[in-house]
Amino acid sequence: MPRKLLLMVNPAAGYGKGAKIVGEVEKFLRTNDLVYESFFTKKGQNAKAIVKRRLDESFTDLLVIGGDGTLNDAINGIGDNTQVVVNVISTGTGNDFIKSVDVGSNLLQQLDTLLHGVEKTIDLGVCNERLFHNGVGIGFDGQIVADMKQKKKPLLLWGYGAYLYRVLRILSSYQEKQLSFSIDGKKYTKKVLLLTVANGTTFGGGFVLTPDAKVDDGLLDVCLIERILPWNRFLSLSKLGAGRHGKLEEVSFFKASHVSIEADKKQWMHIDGELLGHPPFEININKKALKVRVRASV
Ligand SMILES: Nc1ncnc2c1ncn2[C@@H]1O[C@H](COP(=O)(O)OP(=O)(O)OP(=O)(O)O)[C@@H](O)[C@H]1O
Repeated sequence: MPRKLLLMVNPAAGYGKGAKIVGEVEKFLRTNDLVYESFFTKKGQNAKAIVKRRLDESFTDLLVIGGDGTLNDAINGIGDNTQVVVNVISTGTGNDFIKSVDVGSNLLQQLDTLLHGVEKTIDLGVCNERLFHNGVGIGFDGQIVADMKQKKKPLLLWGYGAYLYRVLRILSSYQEKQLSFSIDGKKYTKKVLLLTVANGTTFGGGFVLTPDAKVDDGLLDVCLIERILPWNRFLSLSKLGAGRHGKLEEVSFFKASHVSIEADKKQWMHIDGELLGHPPFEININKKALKVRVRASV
């Protein structure tokens, strides 16, 4: 069956990068005789529902131009349409997905993958019935995402700079909150700085929170960070960036199939960098749930 692509474009991803490159991508598709239909996402619109409606059986591929939030809408729209292959042109701010799945790191490589890549089947996480490709997080990182969605970005800062500004500002004042959770049935109640349940390795564009995560191992990777005194947090941050935080006594890692989270106070959860809401949460792994086109050398 010849390939036919549904092209999903978030023009606003990466502060407008999506809109800038879509012409070049469409030209590439035409030059290579790839048949496609395209649509642009809109702010506040249910992009998942549009993917679900438009992705009929005539399409072999979904090509996502956007960041992790757009990709999250895409995989949720695909649902159990397991035949479709997802291709990614990463134009987001953080682009955490491409840190765990080798689709190429720049436009040229990603276009080459689109043409010459091979299919790889990966797991997806599922949290309260919403799928995720990278991870969910509660505590400090949930608060950062809530802050980004709810407050204006600082003047003269954009992209990763605006994100880092928030990390540093919230890091100095964030108070650990009591969290009750269970990991594969074992119950814990702790004061938590951060609890991340992941399929991929990297969050916020560069924080390797779950360095041992593999998107095709059939397991969730959990990173738990307990109380760290504010003046020690900044020292710990550099270790987080490099994925070396496992040596800190406040940090624990788990591999699991099921995590449930309750909270004593209202806390924000993010899912692939988008706000999901407040607990309770039930998190599971859907093994071999999504086909992705990756670089042929992988
Ligand atoms: N046309 C649009 N204009 C403004 N916002 C949009 C538009 N289409 C979608 N969005 C919003 O964009 C967000 C998703 O952006 P996405 O995550 O893909 O990019 P990013 O935030 O720049 O990157 P990343 O998540 O990788 O850091 C969603 O909140 C969605 O509602």
